[in-house]
Amino acid sequence: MTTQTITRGETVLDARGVTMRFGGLTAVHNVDLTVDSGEIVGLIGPNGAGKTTFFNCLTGLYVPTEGEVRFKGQVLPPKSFKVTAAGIARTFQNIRLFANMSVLENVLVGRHTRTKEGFWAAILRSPGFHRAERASRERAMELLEFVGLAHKAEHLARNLPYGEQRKLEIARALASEPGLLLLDEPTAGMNPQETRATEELVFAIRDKGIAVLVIEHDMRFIFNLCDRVAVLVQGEKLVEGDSATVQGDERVVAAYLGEPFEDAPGAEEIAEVEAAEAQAAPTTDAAPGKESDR
Ligand SMILES: Nc1ncnc2c1ncn2[C@@H]1O[C@H](COP(=O)(O)OP(=O)(O)OP(=O)(O)O)[C@@H](O)[C@H]1O
Repeated sequence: MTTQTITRGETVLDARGVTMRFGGLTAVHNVDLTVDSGEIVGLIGPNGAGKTTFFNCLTGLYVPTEGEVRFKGQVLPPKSFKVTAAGIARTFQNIRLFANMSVLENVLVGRHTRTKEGFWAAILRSPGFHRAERASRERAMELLEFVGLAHKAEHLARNLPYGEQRKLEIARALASEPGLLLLDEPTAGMNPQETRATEELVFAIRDKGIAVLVIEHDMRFIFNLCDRVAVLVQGEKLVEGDSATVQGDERVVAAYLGEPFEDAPGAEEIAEVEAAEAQAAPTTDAAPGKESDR
């Protein structure tokens, strides 16, 4: 892989006031988020907080109901393949590989936004097409080397162990030569060794000059990895800061990381539910009609 100098500070992603509504449900509400070059930013929050919906707004899968997303200063087009061509690549929470294609072919698919040879060149197998194909294969092999899968280039994707399938998804995303990589739960289902290896891989990606935005529920992974972490709760950004700031924020502890504290949002509701359950307990054991029999 070609190495690039990391220039910290240039804003690559600038999302402002992003809101996404599905009918009456506001999944994401007025979220601002920036990612600078050379940065790894984490996006965390409880299930259903709106993290994936926000990713979908960044990558053209959804057109936000309100707000604007810019990549390197340009407003992003509302089509996912155009967003990829602009320089944002992503992986998905549920692995989306071509199971019956080889590992190498999966990475080659990821290069389609970077190859100029058109339909007729492919049909006619022109010299230009062969040159482009050779260059693509070389680049795809470099990427497989980078993620540690070169030795499995000819294996079928479906035969890879789970952790390697996730690595392959990352290689495929990198094949579009992004300036920003979005990772949606990259360590889901991984054992601790695989998680550690993924951490190293993400650092290596950052060291190549690619900014990274990552959603993850594994807090050890997030707080080790990220320069900055934003916390979404019920579609809104609750807190943003470095790992220590976020870990120490009482609202984050209450809403996501740990035990609810007094006056925490939702504590009243929890108390009500617990009281209702306590009241309901004796009557569940009672036989129907028992009260009126007394
Ligand atoms: N296409 C959709 N249509 C309607 N509602 C949706 C749609 N996509 C997501 N939602 C709702 O939006 C809310 C946010 O969901 P989202 O998947 O973005 O949360 P999340 O933070 O990524 O959760 P998780 O950590 O479980 O992946 C949820 O209430 C979800 O049911």
